[in-house]
Amino acid sequence: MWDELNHLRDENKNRWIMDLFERDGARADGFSVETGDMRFDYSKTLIDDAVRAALIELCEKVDLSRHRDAMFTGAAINETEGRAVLHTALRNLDGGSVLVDGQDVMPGVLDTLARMRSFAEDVRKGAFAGAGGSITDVVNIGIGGSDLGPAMATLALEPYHDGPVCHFVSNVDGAHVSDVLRPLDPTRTLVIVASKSFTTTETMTNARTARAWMLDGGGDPAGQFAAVSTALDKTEAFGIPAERVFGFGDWVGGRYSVWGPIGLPVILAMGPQAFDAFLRGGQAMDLHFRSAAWAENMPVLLALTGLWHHQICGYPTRAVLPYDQRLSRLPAYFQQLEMESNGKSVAMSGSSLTVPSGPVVWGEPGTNGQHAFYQLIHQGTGVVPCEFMIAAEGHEPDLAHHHRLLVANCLAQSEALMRGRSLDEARERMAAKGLTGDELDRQARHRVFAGNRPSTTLVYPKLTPFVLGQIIALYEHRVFVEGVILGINSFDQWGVELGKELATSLAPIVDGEQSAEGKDGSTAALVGFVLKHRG
Ligand SMILES: O=P(O)(O)OC[C@H]1O[C@H](O)[C@H](O)[C@@H](O)[C@@H]1O
Repeated sequence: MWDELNHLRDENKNRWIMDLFERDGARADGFSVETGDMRFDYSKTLIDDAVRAALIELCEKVDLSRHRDAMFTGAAINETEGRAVLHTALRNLDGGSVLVDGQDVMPGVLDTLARMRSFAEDVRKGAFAGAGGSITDVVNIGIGGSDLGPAMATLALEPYHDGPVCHFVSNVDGAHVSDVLRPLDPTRTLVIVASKSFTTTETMTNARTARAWMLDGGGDPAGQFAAVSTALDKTEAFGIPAERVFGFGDWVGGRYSVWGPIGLPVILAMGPQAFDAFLRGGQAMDLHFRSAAWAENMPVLLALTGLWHHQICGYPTRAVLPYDQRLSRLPAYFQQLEMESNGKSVAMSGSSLTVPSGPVVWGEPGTNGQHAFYQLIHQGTGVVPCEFMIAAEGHEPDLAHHHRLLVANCLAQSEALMRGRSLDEARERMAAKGLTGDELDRQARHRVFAGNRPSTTLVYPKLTPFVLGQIIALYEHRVFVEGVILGINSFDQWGVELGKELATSLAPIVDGEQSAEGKDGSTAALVGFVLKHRG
């Protein structure tokens, strides 16, 4: 299946991206795609017509449309857990019924959304209050998919906040819960315990700590706690009244769950209207993904570009570089989305993968990264495909000059990566500074940029709730397409289990209640050091 692409890679080994632009004056448009109000440009890569055709052929070979339709229509495509994958139903605001095992899930989805809206309105206008008055702060306690989505989205949409301030506690490190709770008023804080399973150790430990804090401080945990979970028996056992429990189906994966009640902090912070716009952005991307031909399909082209760079060209990582300070948690969100979904060695069939699994995803917002790790991106020996993102305008009209600089920097980086600087150009510069002979040569060599380094750019008008919805759904579908082509189940996460089990068995040893006998020498010695040195 990969032979043709490997052949094209080898054949084009000495090609220059810049030459592709010289040969084809329409390349920028020919290798960009627009949907709604976003443009995805993948022209600054070595993908040409032949490579694109071979990549699209992959979609046909794996029968991508059948897989896509199976997901949207509620088939149990998460085969290792025997579940449907229907986060898209959470944003299916006017798309009709969606059946799981013959049952339409949409009435339940819309009912929960209506309850979220009305709870959010009550909190926002003070009709729902704590022991000491209206709610000023919300603390979301959750981890992984029950944290990253709402934490990323509330930060991203800060200009739309007109509700209580949202805080996030995820780490079991007591420093986290302690630092977040300390400045808050326990009588005017709403705590959301967000856990799909309602068994996650970190979340339950933090939830109990927050409950004790609230009780100590004169708050009312029975009245000021809400829960988001699929395990309604467990939320009840924790003492959270049913009217403040927001459930969702097991057909929503944790890392795909921000669209439903896990998004409660988002709707509390910015209100139902803005949250609706976020959902509609996701839905717009769904419609595009379901209807556009592969060659014009944004998630598909993003996925194929990723496969080309990682599985074919062998670049081990992928940098996500939003030139948008409010998207500073987006790389972390994409790390879970992509690495937990496609970081697998075994195909759905149980056989070993014959190509690499998904890449390492990492990143930071620009321009900050430029002053830190871009050195390696430009001059390191390895190639890091970069995914730039930038808005046409910011949210600060009186600081428009900042935004113009931001745009210039973003575009400059992708241009620099592609263009590079030759030894001759570097030598000219050094000669202009008066250097000669060996010293000119030596100094020039340090100033060479290899160039021909690939990047893509996603550009959107402004980071609105609708646009954020589009971006998140774009990446979700990209991960899905990559997973289908790799033959992976993108919706399970067995790789997190072993560590959890061992942590459970180590807890009594670290408590000093059990001996470390039977543990390997390193682990036993590390426990010994901890026991000896703690107060
Ligand atoms: O929402 P929860 O059930 O508490 O799970 C929280 C997280 O922990 C798990 O270990 C998984 O790796 C994540 O996919 C999940 O989002």
